Amino acid sequence: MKKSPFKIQENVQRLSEVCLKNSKIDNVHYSEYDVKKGLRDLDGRGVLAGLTNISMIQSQKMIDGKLTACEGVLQYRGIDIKELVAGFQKGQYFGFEEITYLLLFGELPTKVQLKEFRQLLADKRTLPKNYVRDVIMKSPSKDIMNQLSRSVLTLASYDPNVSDLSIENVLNQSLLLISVFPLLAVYSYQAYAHSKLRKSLYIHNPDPKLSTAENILRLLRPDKKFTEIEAQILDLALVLHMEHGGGNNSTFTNHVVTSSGTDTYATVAASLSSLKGSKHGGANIKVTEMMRDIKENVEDICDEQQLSEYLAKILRKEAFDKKGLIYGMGHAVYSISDPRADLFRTFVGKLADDKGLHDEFEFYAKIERLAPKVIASERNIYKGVSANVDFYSGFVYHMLGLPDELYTPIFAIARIVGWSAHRIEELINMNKIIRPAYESVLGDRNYVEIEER
Ligand SMILES: CC(=O)SCCNC(=O)CCNC(=O)[C@H](O)C(C)(C)COP(=O)(O)OP(=O)(O)OC[C@H]1O[C@@H](n2cnc3c(N)ncnc32)[C@H](O)[C@@H]1OP(=O)(O)O
Ligand SMILES: O=C([O-])CC(=O)C(=O)O
Repeated sequence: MKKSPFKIQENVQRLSEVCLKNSKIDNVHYSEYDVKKGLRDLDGRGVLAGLTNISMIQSQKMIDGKLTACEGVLQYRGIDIKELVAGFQKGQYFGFEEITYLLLFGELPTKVQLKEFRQLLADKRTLPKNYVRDVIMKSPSKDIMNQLSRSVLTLASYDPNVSDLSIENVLNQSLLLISVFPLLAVYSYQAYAHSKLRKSLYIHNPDPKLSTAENILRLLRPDKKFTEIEAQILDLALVLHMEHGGGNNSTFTNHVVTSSGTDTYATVAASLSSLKGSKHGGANIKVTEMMRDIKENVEDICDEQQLSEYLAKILRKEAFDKKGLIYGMGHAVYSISDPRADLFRTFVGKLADDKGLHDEFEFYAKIERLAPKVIASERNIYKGVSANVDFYSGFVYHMLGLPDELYTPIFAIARIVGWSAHRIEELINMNKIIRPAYESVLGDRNYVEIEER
């Protein structure tokens, strides 16, 4: 029988030990050369790598001449995210399209501009002929993030201007990708559910009159039906995930890759690959899995002592995925609070009550309260830990009946807007390849001829 190339052979196992031995760098060198691990200062602040007009994240304030931790603030194009959300909720319309306009063009649209822009996105929400049959239906997989990358890279081969880096062309490509991401993600899920879960296959067309959030639900549901409140909550989730500065891992990837002069499709595929990581956008599905695991393994989930002990086991790599992380907790910038988690929490509570899932909400709230204390007792925390945007997002998607496989792709459907705005900002302003330094700490070695090794 033919051997699977994915099986780890014994010699690969042995060679991996050689990798481990020869690739290890003594920790002392990092302080000796003042290397900013993770491009972070010793106090955890990111190394300044660029300037942006797109968003602002604040987690510290100057009080009496001293930088002091404060409640997290997030502004899109200078406007507080809380005000933006209150604005479209008061106006009773969907926010994703309006905020896409704001993030890409730097100003809020008038009613006429918004109407035209919605139409532009609807016109672009279409895939090349036979694309679903020839690309999406081929080798379906549970990993919809990889399927998204593949679909984006294949779209490049249909674009006659793939490598044109003019702002007009890059904007056009970005708008196309923003429009079709819901189709690529949901159709990829449908293909997977049909071929691997033996479900019926539904490939509904989007409705040009509907918003992005409404279309996602329409494409997903066999009967294309959804309620107003379901679409509003999904829309809010999209808005909260759209943008988070130039330094988050997937957007920084976007800057790095853009700076090499590559095309929009390759850049977006790179950002998708970053986002799926479980310390970044992939955390939302990990939170759901972790919560299930806690319920299965803690005898009495109302007992806070038992919960804290289990959380400590997770941190000690003795439980759950043995990675030592409590997902949905902590952030590279925020300390006291992530404003997106705060916004989410208020709506999640109401939705949970409506869906009869109040106990589940209480369970989340309890973990949210206990985890920071357990993390602080097991790790060196200098700036505080709180729930991040992804702590509640999986629970929300679960209440909306979205399949687990689409949790991180929903993040991508939103974040492609931020990536696009940053790619355009990089192209307009930088024109310099990103190329930091790595100091070699090995020293010289003599070449030894093969007979003498
Ligand atoms: C959309 C987003 O990307 S939001 C983030 C989503 N990711 C998660 O929810 C995964 C869980 N959280 C984490 O892994 C981290 O909090 C990160 C990756 C988000 C940020 O990590 P850092 O920037 O290193 O955070 P910070 O500097 O505050 O961490 C201090 C220490 O606490 C640890 N820590 C922070 N959060 C957690 C956590 N949730 N679980 C376990 N340990 C944690 C860090 O690993 C670090 O330990 P070390 O000193 O041994 O290196
Ligand atoms: O800013 C970060 O490092 C991660 C984050 O919250 C995001 O990308 O939304």
